[in-house]
Amino acid sequence: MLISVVGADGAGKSTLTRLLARRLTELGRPIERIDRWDIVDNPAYPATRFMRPDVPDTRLCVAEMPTESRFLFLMWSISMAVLGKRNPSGSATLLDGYWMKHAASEIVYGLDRPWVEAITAGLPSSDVVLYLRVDPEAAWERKRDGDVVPYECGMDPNCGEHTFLSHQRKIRAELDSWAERDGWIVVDPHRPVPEVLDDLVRRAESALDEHSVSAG
Ligand SMILES: Cc1cn([C@H]2C[C@H](O)[C@@H](COP(=O)(O)OP(=O)(O)O)O2)c(=O)[nH]c1=O
Repeated sequence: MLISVVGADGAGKSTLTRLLARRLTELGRPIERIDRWDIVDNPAYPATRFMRPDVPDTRLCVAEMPTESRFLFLMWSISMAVLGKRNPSGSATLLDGYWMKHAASEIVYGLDRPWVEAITAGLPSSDVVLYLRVDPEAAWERKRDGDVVPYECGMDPNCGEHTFLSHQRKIRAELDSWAERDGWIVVDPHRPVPEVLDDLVRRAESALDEHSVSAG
């Protein structure tokens, strides 16, 4: 059972998936949160033992890759995090950073949409996708004090507001079209964190219930 959380940069994916995994576990519904960097220096992923810290530098290297290679690396690393774990716990998986955000980014960076969509279509399907549909302006306010990187701003080395907003608007338009096509659950992330969290918990619990009914 795979629950994926998606949203443009600054939507709150990392913050909220951490809180959501903790809350679901407290409610007796253990779920394993995964993000793509879990594959680094982690014995649970023997096939990625060639990857070494440091992760921040790896992120910079990834941003420098040619677009096609970067896209493939991101699809590989995220799918590896989901699929490649030795002795998986058997509990549901909560994916922080569904690959479709990167698919959207790389289309904005110029990749051919049918090629991108063909590759993502071959990755595991999510049972439910929770889409934190953030306004670019709100994301900028959250991130402006030092949390913005050129990759999020159309590669503007100065990480300016204008380039962030225009790049993020394009990413959101891509995500919106997939949300509509694939029935993602749209969650408003502009509310106070406890309120957004309650909403996510409710959505995740009902997905878990539905899954256990259909599996049982
Ligand atoms: C969830 C949330 C995060 N933040 C902050 C925490 C981080 O500094 C920043 C981005 O959050 P983060 O969870 O890292 O977002 P994502 O993983 O989607 O890129 O925003 C808020 O200011 N308000 C919020 O409601």
